[in-house]
Amino acid sequence: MRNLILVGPMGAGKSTIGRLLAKELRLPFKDSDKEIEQRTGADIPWIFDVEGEQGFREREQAVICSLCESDGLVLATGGGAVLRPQNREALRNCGRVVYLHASVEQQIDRTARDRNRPLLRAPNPGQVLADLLAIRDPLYREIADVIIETDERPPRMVVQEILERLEALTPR
Ligand SMILES: Nc1ncnc2c1ncn2[C@@H]1O[C@H](COP(=O)(O)OP(=O)(O)O)[C@@H](O)[C@H]1O
Ligand SMILES: O=C(O)C1=C[C@@H](OP(=O)(O)O)[C@@H](O)[C@H](O)C1
Ligand SMILES: [Mg+2]
Repeated sequence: MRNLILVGPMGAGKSTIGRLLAKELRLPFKDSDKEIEQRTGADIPWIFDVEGEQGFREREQAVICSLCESDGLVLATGGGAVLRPQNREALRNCGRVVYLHASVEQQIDRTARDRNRPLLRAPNPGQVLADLLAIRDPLYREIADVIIETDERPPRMVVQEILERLEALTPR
């Protein structure tokens, strides 16, 4: 398959694991959030503040559709990239999709120190993460070729499991 795509919630480790996986496979790595920031010339909190979540989702769709035209990439997406059906179709059709799963507790731990996720600026970020996961988990599953548990597993171990599970897949 053409590309390797990581989906899953905030704090699942998509950006971290994607970079390691690309290194291991000697493939170029792209992070859709970084790509959005580069193309906009502004960071994600600025985009949410000035253009709202809808403005961010428009930019995200444009970036996903354009990155899906590439071949041979490891692509880390943002946690909400699966919300739009057009994105799900583009991601599904452009490579193998890996759903990095994390419990809400681990997501809280891994995102607590980082102020770059505007959706978690709420008074109770744990509740936000739980509500988002309830909506998005079926969408991640809908397009996933493999689902990988990341709770209590160091990044290197997650990378190894992805490689093994992808190896075991039959071509589609
Ligand atoms: N498997 C893991 N175990 C422990 N910490 C992790 C793991 N994966 C990611 N992290 C840490 O969690 C934080 C969020 O990871 P990140 O890759 O930005 O997640 P995402 O892109 O899915 O939101 C980072 O500080 C990262 O170092
Ligand atoms: O879940 C979301 O809607 C978002 C996740 C973020 O990416 P990560 O999943 O890499 O944190 C980023 O795209 C933006 O803050 C919105
Ligand atoms: Mg990320």
